[in-house]
Amino acid sequence: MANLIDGRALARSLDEETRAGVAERIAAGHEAPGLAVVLVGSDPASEVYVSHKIRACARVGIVSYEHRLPESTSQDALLTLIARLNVDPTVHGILVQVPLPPHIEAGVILGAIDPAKDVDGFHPVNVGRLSTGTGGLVPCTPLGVMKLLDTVIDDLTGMNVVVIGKSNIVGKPIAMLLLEREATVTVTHIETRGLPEIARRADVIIAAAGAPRLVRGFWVKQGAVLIDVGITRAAREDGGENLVGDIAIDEMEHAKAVTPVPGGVGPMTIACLLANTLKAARNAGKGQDGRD
Ligand SMILES: NC(=O)C1=CN([C@@H]2O[C@H](COP(=O)(O)OP(=O)(O)OC[C@H]3O[C@@H](n4cnc5c(N)ncnc54)[C@H](OP(=O)(O)O)[C@@H]3O)[C@@H](O)[C@H]2O)C=CC1
Ligand SMILES: Nc1nc(=O)c2c([nH]1)NC[C@@H]1CN(c3ccc(C(=O)N[C@@H](CCC(=O)O)C(=O)O)cc3)C=[N+]21
Repeated sequence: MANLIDGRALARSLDEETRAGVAERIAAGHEAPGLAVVLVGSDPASEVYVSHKIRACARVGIVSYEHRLPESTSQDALLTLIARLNVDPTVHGILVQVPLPPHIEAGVILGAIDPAKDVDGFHPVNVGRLSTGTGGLVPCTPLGVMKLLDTVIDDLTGMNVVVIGKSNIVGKPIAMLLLEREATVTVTHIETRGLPEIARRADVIIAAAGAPRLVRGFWVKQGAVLIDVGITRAAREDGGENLVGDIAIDEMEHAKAVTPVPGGVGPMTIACLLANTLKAARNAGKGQDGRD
C-alpha cells in the first residue's frame, strides 16, 4: 500500500493551534468565538456532519449555536434567520449546511450571509477575493487539501496537477488555490475526454467527483501524490455502511502518497472550519469584510 497521509493527525495539530488561539483571545478579554450552524431538513449525512462540527467546536473552545429547521422552512424564514445572525455580535461565523431543500435557492441564501462571517467561503465576495488573490475566507475543504499537500510536497511550482470535479465548493476553489502556488492546473469533469490519459501525466491528482473508485492504478504515474476528497456511502451486508473514496487505494502501491477515506480530507475540512471561525472572530469589528 502507498504511503498514507494521516488527515486525522494533521487535523489534531491544526485544532491545537486553533484551541491555543481561542484561549489567547479569551485571556485578552475577548468573548469566545461563536459559530452558528444552520441545518434545514433531516438528511442523514448532513445530520452526521453537523453533529461532528458542533462537537469539534466544543473541543477548541468555540461556542456553537445550532439552528435545526424543518424541511418545510420557507426561503424567507431562512433569510430572516440569516439577517439576525449577521448582526448578532456573539456570532462570528455562519455555516448553512448544503444541500438545501429544492424549494430554497442556495445562491440566494449563501449570498445573504455577511462575507465577514462566511466561514465556508461560499459568498461571491469571498469567491472573487480567492480568484483575485486578495484574501478573504477560503472554503474549508480546499484549504484542508492544500494543508495535506503541504505535508508531502515542498513546492508546487510548475507541477502538473489534475483536479477531477469542478463544483463551486470543491473543484473550482481548489484550482484557484493551486494556481496561486504556480502549479499547472487541469480541471476535469464528467464531459472530459480521455481522463485516464490526462491523469497519467499528473504529478498530483485531486479527486473530487463523488464517483467511487473512479481513479484506478493504471491512471496514476509512479511517484504521484493523490488526494481523495470523494465520499460515497455504501451499504454493507451487516446493515452498516462503508465510506468509499474516489480513488482505488489498494491499486496505488506505486504512488508517493495518498489520503485515505475516511481519515483524510474529511477531518481537515472540519479543522479548517474551526480555524476560519477563529480568523473571522479576529477580524470582527475591523471592517475587514472577510479580508486577511
Ligand atoms: N471530504 C470532505 O470534506 C468533503 C467531501 N465531499 C465529497 O466530494 C465529492 C464531490 O463533492 P461536490 O464537489 O460537492 O460534488 P458535485 O456533485 O457538486 O460535483 C462533482 C463534480 O465531479 C464531476 N464528476 C462526477 N462524476 C465524474 C466522473 N465519473 N468523471 C469525471 N468527473 C466527474 C462532476 O462533473 P460535472 O460538473 O460535469 O457534472 C462535477 O464537476 C462528493 O463525494 C462529496 O461527498 C464534498 C465536500 C467535502
Ligand atoms: N455549508 C457546508 N459546508 C461544508 O463544509 C459541507 C457542507 N455544507 N455539506 C456537506 C459537505 C461534506 N462535508 C464533510 C465534512 C466532514 C467530513 C468528515 O469528517 N469525514 C470523515 C468521516 C465522517 C463519517 O464517519 O461520516 C472522514 O472522512 O474521515 C466529511 C465531509 C462538509 N460539507
